[in-house]
Amino acid sequence: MSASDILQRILATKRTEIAAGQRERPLAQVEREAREAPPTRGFEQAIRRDAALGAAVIAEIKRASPSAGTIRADLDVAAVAASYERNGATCLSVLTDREYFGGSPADLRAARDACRLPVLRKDFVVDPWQVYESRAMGADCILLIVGAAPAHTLLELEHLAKSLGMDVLVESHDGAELEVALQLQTALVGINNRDLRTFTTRLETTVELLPAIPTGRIVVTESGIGTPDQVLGLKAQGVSAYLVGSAFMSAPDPGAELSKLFSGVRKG
Ligand SMILES: O=P(O)(O)OC[C@@H](O)[C@@H](O)c1c[nH]c2ccccc12
Repeated sequence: MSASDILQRILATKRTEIAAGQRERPLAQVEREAREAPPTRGFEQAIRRDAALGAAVIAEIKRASPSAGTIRADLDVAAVAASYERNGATCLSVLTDREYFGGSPADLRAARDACRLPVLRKDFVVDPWQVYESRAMGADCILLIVGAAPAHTLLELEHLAKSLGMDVLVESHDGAELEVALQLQTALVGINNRDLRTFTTRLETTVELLPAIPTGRIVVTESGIGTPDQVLGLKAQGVSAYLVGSAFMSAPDPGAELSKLFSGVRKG
């Protein structure tokens, strides 16, 4: 699949999925389900705590991706979630997009049921219906991608997520997107090192944008992190929160890989 139009293709698919979802479960229904869901687990708070201790790690559960293809075919979501927790993950990120990432809401539920960690719903959230749906499936935090929706929509979705007790991770990839991201209230500011237009991954993306991020916000570096040296390098630049997927999921033992990658920047 060509990278240039991947985000637009995903968003077009999402629109169709949302329309179908709304026919199946009208807004009033997901709204009720969201309000009946078990309480949230404090995603941002957990990140804040572990970042202060050296490094907060958001460990991702992902079967496949448009850039990598199949990453792990034989995935036992519950086992990996529990193993991430035992090996010191701060939070989980679970891909729920089926078409492009092979995930599902069932994956998020299985992961969350298998541990006590707060869980990020990793998907392309562009509509209020999906925010209720996220909480209904148990999400503690949602991802909002600046490139996926206009600023006013992001602000509306953030407000709704917060009103349901969820936290928000806002994702940007360059200076212009970061400016929009900083219009949101959330402290969790993700920098995606992967350019969704070209699939090129440069860890320097995070380092270059760091000076533009005010203190008080927590920078989450996302994508392409795969070696202890890379973690040490980012840490030396002042980064204390990391979102890692492929490096864990493609390892024989994802939890053990987490320990290996982060032992140099964490106590205990
Ligand atoms: O597998 P990696 O390179 O460690 O990357 C994880 C995560 O950053 C990546 O999955 C991601 C970042 N932003 C996204 C938006 C949608 C889907 C996926 C993503």
